Amino acid sequence: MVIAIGNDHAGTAYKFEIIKFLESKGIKVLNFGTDSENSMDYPDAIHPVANAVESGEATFGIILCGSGNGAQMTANKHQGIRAALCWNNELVELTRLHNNSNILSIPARFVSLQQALSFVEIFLNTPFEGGRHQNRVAKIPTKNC
Ligand SMILES: O=C(CO)[C@H](O)[C@H](O)[C@H](O)COP(=O)(O)O
Repeated sequence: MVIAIGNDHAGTAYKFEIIKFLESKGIKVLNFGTDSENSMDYPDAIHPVANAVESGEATFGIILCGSGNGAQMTANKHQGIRAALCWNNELVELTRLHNNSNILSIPARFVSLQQALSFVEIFLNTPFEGGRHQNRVAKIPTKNC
């Protein structure tokens, strides 16, 4: 498994902890985010994550900004991306089970580090349920409108 990670300045501290957590499990991480807490524009860090997931270079993506919204909006501009903004464990589990999300967006200024790590663990360990949800996910891309 390869994880692409991206963040703006609001997500830098959590990003480092998430990388440590993933690497401790032998997971390869591609870091596209800023390593600084100096202000930067989140799209510059998030588009590369979406590209890596779309191309198959990464299995999943994890993105962080203050609210998680800007990061999620950016990632979801990519046709092959289903990015989910989650703020509790149940939402993380549901978005894998029902939406087959391939990017998790974490609102770094609104959740604790422990919550963020828990979200990552659940996201990576929950399979897509398929069935009725497969039909719905297949209708998401705009070419199907
Ligand atoms: O863009 C965002 C909102 O979706 C992110 O939360 C940013 O991290 C936030 O806007 C950054 O705010 P700042 O005041 O520039 O630190």
